[in-house]
Amino acid sequence: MLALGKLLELTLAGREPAQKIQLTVDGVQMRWLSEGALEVRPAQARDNGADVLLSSGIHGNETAPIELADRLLHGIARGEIKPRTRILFLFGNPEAMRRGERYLEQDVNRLFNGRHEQSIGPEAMRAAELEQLARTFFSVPERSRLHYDLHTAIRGSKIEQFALYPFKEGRQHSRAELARLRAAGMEAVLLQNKTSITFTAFTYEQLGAESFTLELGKARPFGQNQGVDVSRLETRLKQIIEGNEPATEGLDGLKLFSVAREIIKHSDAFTLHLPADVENFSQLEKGYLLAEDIAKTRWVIEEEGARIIFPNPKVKNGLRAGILIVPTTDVGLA
Ligand SMILES: O=C(O)CCC(=O)N[C@@H](CCC(=O)O)C(=O)O
Ligand SMILES: [Zn+2]
Repeated sequence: MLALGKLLELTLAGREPAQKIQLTVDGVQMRWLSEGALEVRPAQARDNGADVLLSSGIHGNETAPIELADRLLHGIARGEIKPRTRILFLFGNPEAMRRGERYLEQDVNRLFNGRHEQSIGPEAMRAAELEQLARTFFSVPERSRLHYDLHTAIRGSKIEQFALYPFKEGRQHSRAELARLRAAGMEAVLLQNKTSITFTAFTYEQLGAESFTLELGKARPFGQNQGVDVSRLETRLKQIIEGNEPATEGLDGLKLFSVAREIIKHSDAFTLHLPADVENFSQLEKGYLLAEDIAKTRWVIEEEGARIIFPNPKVKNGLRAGILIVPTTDVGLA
């Protein structure tokens, strides 16, 4: 296998490859751009005009997505996967990956869309670099742009695999992309209704990509991801990359949710009234006191059919400590 196919090994060892560009037997160019960043470019005659950004390791302890990206890269480097798309592989937070931690000082996924400029430290610098790498990759006109940012969650979930679809004023969510996600094994999609500071929010809002955060199961250390079944996603990704994706029709039971409220932690007095092992998508009854914070702030459930995802009272003050979601319909999709 070509040495650049071992991007994960290089990244975990903190090594820079001696040779930055390599060609597979089929003339696919692999180019190392920076730590944890590698571009794959098919021979011009085979290029189908699609650009695909696959990021993982934005949170260093979410290893199933990193292993998935590693398998795809190995397949390309061995000539077993024959890409027709340009692909940018990004490992988001290499130092956190080496330490097996979500982040070092700051959550990288809260530093996009300008936030890194108001901050210092390794993660702010990395977010700026990731934005630049994505901006350059998605700068070629008249090509389709797709970004999947692959994650696993801190806790178990009543709905195992789901996607979060960013929001931009005046832009409609795409039914075709949702059908593609359904075919890739996603059971639910959360349609966001305001702008955000995540990586996919950046590529969606500023670079015109179709962008999704994909949650694939529960976060576990490297080598312990047998319980995370990414087979349908992996098959679909290979098909997207090889340009032989079967036509997808309909949403086929895909559950759609919208954001009712983001629970923001304002102070150290923030208390979340949920058991530590509560699962994502747990239902909350109307009238339930979900959280309390400084100045007698109370978060009481008012919505019919409300569910909670990503509850986390340990986030830094000012950040999202959970999302209250409600079921929605496909009305409004493009
Ligand atoms: O399990 C959790 O609480 C967090 C899992 C995770 O990392 N999710 C992403 C979602 C990003 C988005 O909102 O698009 C995150 O919190 O960064
Ligand atoms: Zn994550």
